[in-house]
Amino acid sequence: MKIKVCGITTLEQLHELAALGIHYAGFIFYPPSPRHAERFGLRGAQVKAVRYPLYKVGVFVDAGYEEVLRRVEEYGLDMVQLHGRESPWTCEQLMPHIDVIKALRFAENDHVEWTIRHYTASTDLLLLDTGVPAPKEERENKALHGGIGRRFSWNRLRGLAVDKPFLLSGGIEPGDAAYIRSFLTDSAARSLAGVDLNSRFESAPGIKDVEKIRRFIAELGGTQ
Ligand SMILES: O=C(O)c1ccccc1NCC(=O)[C@H](O)[C@H](O)COP(=O)(O)O
Repeated sequence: MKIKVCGITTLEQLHELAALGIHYAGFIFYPPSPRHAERFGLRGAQVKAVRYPLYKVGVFVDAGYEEVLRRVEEYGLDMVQLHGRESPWTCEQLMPHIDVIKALRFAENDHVEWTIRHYTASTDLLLLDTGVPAPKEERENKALHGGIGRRFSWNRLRGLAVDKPFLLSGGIEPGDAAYIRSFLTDSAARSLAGVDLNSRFESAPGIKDVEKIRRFIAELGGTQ
C-alpha cells in the first residue's frame, strides 16, 4: 500500500514524512488553496535540492501547459497531479514530459466506471476523490476543488474492473485503516496502488500532524 501525503508546505514536514517512508509528497500549486506551497514560504530551489526516496508531486487545477512545466523544472517535480477539469487530451500532452496523475472527483450522480474508462489511456495513475455537489456558494469558493475532507461512497467502486492503478482519496481519516483493509478484498482493489492523506491529518490547514500519519501507516500495516 503506497502512501501519498498531500499539501506539504514546509521542508521540516517533508523531512519528517520522508522518514516515515511515504511514497508521494504532494505540493499544491493552486493559490486559493490554504495549502498552497508558497503560502508558507516554501521555495522551488529548496524542494529541488532535497533528495528523498519518494516522488515529489505538483498538484494543479486547470493550469496551463507552460505553467505546469515551469513548476516541474523549478521544484524538481517527479509527477504532476491534475485536479481540475483537464481533458484526456490535456493529460496526453503532458505525458511525454512528466508522469501524470489525473484526479477524478465523484459527486453523487456521476458515472464512476465511464469516467474512469475515459481517462485510462491518458494518465499514468488515477486519484479517485470526492466531488462536491456544487450548490452556488460552493462553486464560487474555488478552493473546494480538493482537500475538502469529505468521502465519496467507496462502495461505488466495488466490483468494478479498474484498468489503471489508482490512489484512493477524499476525506480519509484516522480510524479508516480497518475499512481500507476490508476494501482490499474487493475486485476493484486489484488496481489500488495506495491512499492519499490530506486535511483529516492536519492540526491546521497546511500543517500536517505527522504523529497521526505515523499511527495510521502503522495501522495499515506499514509502507512497502
Ligand atoms: O488540498 C487542497 O487544498 C487542494 C486544493 C485544490 C486542489 C487539490 C487539493 N488537494 C489535492 C489532493 O489530492 C487532496 O489530498 C484530495 O483532494 C483529498 O483531500 P481530503 O478531502 O482533505 O482528504
